[in-house]
Amino acid sequence: MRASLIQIAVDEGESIASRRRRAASLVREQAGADLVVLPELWTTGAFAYEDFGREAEPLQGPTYEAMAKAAADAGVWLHAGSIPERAPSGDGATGEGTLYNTSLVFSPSGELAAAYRKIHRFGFDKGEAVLMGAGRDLVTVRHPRTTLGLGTCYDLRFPELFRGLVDAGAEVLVLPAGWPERRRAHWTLLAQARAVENQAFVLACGTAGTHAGVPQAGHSIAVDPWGEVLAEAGPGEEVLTVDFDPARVAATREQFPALKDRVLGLAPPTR
Ligand SMILES: NC(=O)CCC(=O)C(=O)O
Repeated sequence: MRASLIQIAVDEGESIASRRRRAASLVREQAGADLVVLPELWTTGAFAYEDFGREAEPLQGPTYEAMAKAAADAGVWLHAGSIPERAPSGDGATGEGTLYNTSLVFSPSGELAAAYRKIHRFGFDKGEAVLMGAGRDLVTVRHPRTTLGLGTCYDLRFPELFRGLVDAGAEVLVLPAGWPERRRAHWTLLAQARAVENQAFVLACGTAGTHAGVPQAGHSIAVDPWGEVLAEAGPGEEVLTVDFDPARVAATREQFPALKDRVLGLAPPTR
């Protein structure tokens, strides 16, 4: 299985329309890949909080349209990263105009295969954490070669989410991100940890460039179920291509069956 991680640069000097055209063109260049992945919030930038409201799109907005067409043109499964989604009222959102950080996955015919609303919002008491609503649902995607489990950026710090995805059958954990350079060491460490503890592949696609004054880490990474780094990008814009065999997940879990030794429902300490 071949995956292409498009580590696009998100810089303030480029308009969203231009970046959307470039992203579509980069997706088209990946014809032949089994899976193409874009990063988190690559239209606005994950830290451009003041742009979220202005640039938010309905689910089937301009980014959806451009990515559905690019997936169909290239004939690839496309994880199109995430968009700032403006949710319609009455769909479970807390109020009119609630935003979500929503990932979109398209099949090679350009149909929407899955949408995932980021569960853990970043920023503590500001930024995404106050501007966007929290997703509630774990999402897996049945790909012809494997099962994908979806997370987004800050989700990487919450192992229980990925364990839930593994329990639902995920073998390849796909994580678009807008991770900052300042915490790059955490990015690499956590990507490897999620792979080792879940005996799963991790494909983590970040952004390059600088937006809202936050230099991005780049260094998109593909990790195998043993925790070995299969491929890692540099800091700038690049397409990271990696070949791997999803059957290694079952083989690793059989040869070193640690997941079978889980003990659930532990009693809390009594004092
Ligand atoms: N966009 C994000 O979720 C940023 C996460 C981050 O910077 C961190 O976890 O550190």
